Amino acid sequence: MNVLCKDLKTAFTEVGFVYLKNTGITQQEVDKVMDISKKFFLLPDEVKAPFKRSSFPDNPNHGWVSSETERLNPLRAGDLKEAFNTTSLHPDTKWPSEDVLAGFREVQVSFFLCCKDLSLRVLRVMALSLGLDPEVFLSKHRLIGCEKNGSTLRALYYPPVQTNSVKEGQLRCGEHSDYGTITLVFQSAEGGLQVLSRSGEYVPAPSVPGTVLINIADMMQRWTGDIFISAIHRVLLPPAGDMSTRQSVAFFVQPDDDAIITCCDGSDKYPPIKSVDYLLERFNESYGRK
Ligand SMILES: O=C(O)CCC(=O)C(=O)O
Ligand SMILES: [Fe+2]
Repeated sequence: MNVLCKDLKTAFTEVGFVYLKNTGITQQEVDKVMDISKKFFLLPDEVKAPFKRSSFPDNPNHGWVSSETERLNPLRAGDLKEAFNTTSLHPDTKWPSEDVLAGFREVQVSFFLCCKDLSLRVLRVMALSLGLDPEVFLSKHRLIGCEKNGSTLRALYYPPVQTNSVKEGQLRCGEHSDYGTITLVFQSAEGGLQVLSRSGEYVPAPSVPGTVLINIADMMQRWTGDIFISAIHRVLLPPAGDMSTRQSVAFFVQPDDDAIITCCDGSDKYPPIKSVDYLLERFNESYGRK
């Protein structure tokens, strides 16, 4: 087994997170998507409102999520963050006009495609690292960027925190594990992400320029019969009085909607499940059941 396979397997079986370098995604590309995303978030709410998540009937996850709308830990108050989800690349999907924010659509879509390309390469190495057919994961991720696959590029903005208006227990991003197969994460220089280790302590996962942080998500843990682990992570509030902002960009990789996920080790540890059914259940938890 080559060094990449071996190191990836160690990271994903023991920690659940890994920093990858020389991925082909440059820091300039990351900076570009961060810059244009920040310009979007700084627009007035009434300009962002027409692009709200759940106002796109064909794609319920696409669009803008306002602050405190989502609770990644359902036991806490809403997360102090805003997000923009690019889930639909369909030509008819409505975006902010070029007059309002030139290049927004183009930069989000092009970064989505860079992340897709890297994700597919990583899914191949993951299968090889387990001694499996290199296509075992890839064959269920044929439609990333199409309507029948929910993979999402998500730009996140964490506004300055006014300590006196914070609700009890409120965080920038509550404790959670991701839902899909893998997630690619890019953070602005402030860092702030923390990962729960197997020994039960939160460990900082700082921003390392030029790298991509990749983590295992819950469906992949299930798919591998718990060989790869999906670690809980969070983003705390800044210290009182620190008015700095924070940004990140995450690419959430999901299998094709109709893919049936069966334990790849033949263990039957979990029953087969249809990808889209599993994901809808998880989304309902973080947005509150209707
Ligand atoms: O902002 C970050 O660094 C991570 C956000 C995150 O974990 C998520 O949106 O799932
Ligand atoms: Fe996450």
